[in-house]
Amino acid sequence: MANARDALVEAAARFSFSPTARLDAELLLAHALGIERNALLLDLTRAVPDSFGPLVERRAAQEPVAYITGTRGFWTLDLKVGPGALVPRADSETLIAAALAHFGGTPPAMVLDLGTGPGTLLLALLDEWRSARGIGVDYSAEALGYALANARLCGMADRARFVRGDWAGALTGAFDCIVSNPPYIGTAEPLSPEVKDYEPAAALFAGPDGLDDYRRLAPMLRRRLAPGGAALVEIGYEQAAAVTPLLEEQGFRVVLHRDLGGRPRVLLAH
Ligand SMILES: C[S@@+](CC[C@H](N)C(=O)[O-])C[C@H]1O[C@@H](n2cnc3c(N)ncnc32)[C@H](O)[C@@H]1O
Repeated sequence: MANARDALVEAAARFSFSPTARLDAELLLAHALGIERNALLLDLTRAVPDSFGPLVERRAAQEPVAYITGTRGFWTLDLKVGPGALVPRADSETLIAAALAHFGGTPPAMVLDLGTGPGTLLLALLDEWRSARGIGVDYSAEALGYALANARLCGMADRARFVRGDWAGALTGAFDCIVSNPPYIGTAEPLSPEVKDYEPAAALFAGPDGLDDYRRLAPMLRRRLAPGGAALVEIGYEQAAAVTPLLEEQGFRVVLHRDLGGRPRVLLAH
C-alpha cells in the first residue's frame, strides 16, 4: 500500500492545473484520514486509505477542494460550503480587515451582509464584534442553508439572522455597517473550469460589464445605512474607477483598500 509521501507526489502531479497542487493533495489526504493537515505532515510514512482515490479523481476533474472536503477556512472561521454556495475567497479578507480598521474600538451594533453566500462576511465580522448582531441576505436558498448551518456551528445563531431576498429590497430599518461581495464578473470573461463548471453562475456574473449589481446596490446602501455608518463593497481589481462614481452619486465619500497583492479590492463608502 502506498505511503502518504508517495501518494501526495502522485496526486499533486494529477493537479497540474492548480497553482496549489501540493496543498490540494495534502488537504484531501488529511480529509480522507480524518485528521488536520499539520498532523498529516508530521508523519508521511502513514498508510493511505482507499477513500483517498475517489477524492483525487474529483479534484483531477477540477472540482474545488472546498466542495470535496465540505469546508473552507475564512478569517477566524471554518465554514461549511458546498455546491450552490460560492467558495469564500482569501481576497475577501481585505474587506474584513478594512471594516475592523474603520470601526476601530467602536464596533457597529447592526451589520447587514448583502449576498451573504455561506455567511462569509457576516459571520467573520460578528466573530470579531461580539456585541453586534446582523442580517445576511441572499436570494439563493442553497447558500442560505449553508449560512444558517455555519451560524449554528460557529455559535452565532442568536446574533445572525438570514433572509431570502433580492438585495435589500425587502428590508426596512438602518444598519451601522453594510458589507457586500456581489457578483462582479462580466458575462464574457473567461473563467477556469474549476469556477465555471462548479460554482453557481448567480454568484459570479453581473451583466456584460460586471457592474449590474453595483448599480442596483448603490442606492440601497444609501437608503439602509445609518447616519455615521459605513458600507464596504468588494470589487474586481480593475473596477475601482467604474464603481467609485456609482457610490459618489449617492453622496458617499469613498476610500479604496487594496488586497495583499496591492490590487484595488474594497471600496469603503461613508
Ligand atoms: C460573489 S458571491 C459572495 C458570497 C459571500 N458573500 C462570500 O464572499 O463568500 C455573491 C452572492 O450574492 C448572491 N446574490 C446574487 N444576486 C443576488 C440578489 N439579487 N439578491 C441577493 N443575493 C444575491 C449570490 O447568490 C451569492 O451568494
